[in-house]
Amino acid sequence: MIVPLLWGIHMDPGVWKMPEEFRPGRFLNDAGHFFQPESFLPYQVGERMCVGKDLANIMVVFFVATVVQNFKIEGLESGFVDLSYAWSFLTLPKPQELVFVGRGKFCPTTYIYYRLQNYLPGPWNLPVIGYLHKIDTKAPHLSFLKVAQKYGPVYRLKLGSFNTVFISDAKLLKQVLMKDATLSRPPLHLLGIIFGDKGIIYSSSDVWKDQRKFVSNFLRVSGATKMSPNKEALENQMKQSVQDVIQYVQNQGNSVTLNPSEAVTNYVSDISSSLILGTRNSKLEKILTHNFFKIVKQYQVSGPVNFLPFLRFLPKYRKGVKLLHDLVNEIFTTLNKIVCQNEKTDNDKKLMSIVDTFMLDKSVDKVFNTGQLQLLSNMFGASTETTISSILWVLLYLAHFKEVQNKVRKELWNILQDKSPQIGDLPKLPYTEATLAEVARIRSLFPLGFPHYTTDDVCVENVKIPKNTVIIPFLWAIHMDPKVWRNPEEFCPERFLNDEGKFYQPESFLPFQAGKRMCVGKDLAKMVIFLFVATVLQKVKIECREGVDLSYTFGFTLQPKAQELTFTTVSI
Ligand code: HEM
Repeated sequence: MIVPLLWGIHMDPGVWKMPEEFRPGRFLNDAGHFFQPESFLPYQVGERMCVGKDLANIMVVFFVATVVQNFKIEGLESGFVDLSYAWSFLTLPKPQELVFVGRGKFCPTTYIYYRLQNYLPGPWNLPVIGYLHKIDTKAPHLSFLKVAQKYGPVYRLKLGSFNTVFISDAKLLKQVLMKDATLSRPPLHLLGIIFGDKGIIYSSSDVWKDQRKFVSNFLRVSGATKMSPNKEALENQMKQSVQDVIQYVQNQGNSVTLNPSEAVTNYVSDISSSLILGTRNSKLEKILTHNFFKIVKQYQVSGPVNFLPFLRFLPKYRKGVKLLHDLVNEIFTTLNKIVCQNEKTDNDKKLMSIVDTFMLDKSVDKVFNTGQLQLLSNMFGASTETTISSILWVLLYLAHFKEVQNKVRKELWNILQDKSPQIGDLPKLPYTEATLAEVARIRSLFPLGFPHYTTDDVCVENVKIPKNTVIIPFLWAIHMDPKVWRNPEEFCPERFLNDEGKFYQPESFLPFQAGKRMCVGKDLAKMVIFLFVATVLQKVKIECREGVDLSYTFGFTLQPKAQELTFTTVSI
């Protein structure tokens, strides 16, 4: 038997200088051209030499050249690559993970390559902190947008100890969020403190299913969804709350200049309070709203604790985290007081609240359990902060874009004349609806969406997201994608109108996210915002003497800057 001992030939120190060293230069001649020494025989020699050598060469060179052209290849965090081998019939490399770092601008072929391989592209992460050091805390969505421009619409990133996947492809996001394995919330420290794991927002599995079913049913019965059979009681409540605001403005004279924040807060918390807690205009309700605003403010400061929970032990963060705990406790105390008051006024109300529903359950003996308190707190918090900021954004954009404001008012006057707007009027007012949608697009209230968490591997359209990954629905990138929205930075309500001038909603418009955990209050939010904006615009002109500041503060949501607007009464 003749054994062609290729190892001996390729490692012969008489032929190869320092044969153990990796030196591509030994295959170059003096002119720098590739040259093949006689002792290089990977395909052996003679009549039975490998018949596929040319094909093998082409395949290897093509693959390696394409990958190296587009990526920097590195070992994992420690930078270690195992070059030892397993010996069988062939010398095989040990299976191991490598990091492929894309180069330069986003390259579609690179992205397709990754997708075909089921790998998710993403930048290099540091040990412990991951990518956190590269994030602008004042505008994190813009830092993440830069990563998306380089790595494409689905990329992975490490935030502290969390594996995270950012999705800015609307179609893919919808499919991912429809999967049962993405229904959970990630174990982020601050979210846990604020929402608790027994309330609708942050719970998972059966606790969430029960609460979601209860809330969806409650909202439908109380008239807060599109499909609700009877919206009268709720609509009357909303009209009364908005009339209070109009009355307040009119009492100041023909024209008043003020920061609208307080009036809008009163309007929204009045509705939320009636619907959720069964109270109106109470001192306790104001304490509640105030505490939620404090939570939002504190969340901005303590944000990194979410991803690096050990930071809560450092003096810089300890106080802030304690304050969050205190605020949540104070909210629970206030809720308990509201519940006790509720009993006394129970007979006077027409609108059934969540508290009323709980009270009907005779097993509730004035003291609500943790799940019920967290549900009330979740519902009140979710419905106030979001809707208040949305209305304020609409007022600011209308004050800045006066032609849009005039067009909305003209539509209201043409269609409704001086009849007060009703919730059911919205479909007759396409330009008004388009304007509200355009504000929600250009100022995504949740630029980084609300996170989900995988409880199993998820595979959608060749994208594989492993178990225990945080999913970030990157709504800002979706709403600002120039491939979907022409000149996305421009404020243009017309993009929500079709050729016939009817309101139309593009697939990439997801202010309430998507899938099975999509915002449960979306219909209510639309009603509350529409009724306020339509009622105010029908009667009042909005201006800003100093010039409107459309910049924002990034916190739990994207908030407008506090500023004064002038409201002047107008009539048809
Ligand atoms: C313009 C106003 C609003 C916006 C932009 C908004 C947006 C969102 C978003 C993006 C989510 C996350 C969905 C997900 O995790 O997939 C969400 C969840 C939620 N929203 Fe809203 N929301 C608004 C108003 C409201 C209102 C008025 C209510 C109350 C009736 C409400 C109650 C909730 C609740 C309870 C959840 C958690 C749902 C769950 O986890 O199953 N939201 N909202």
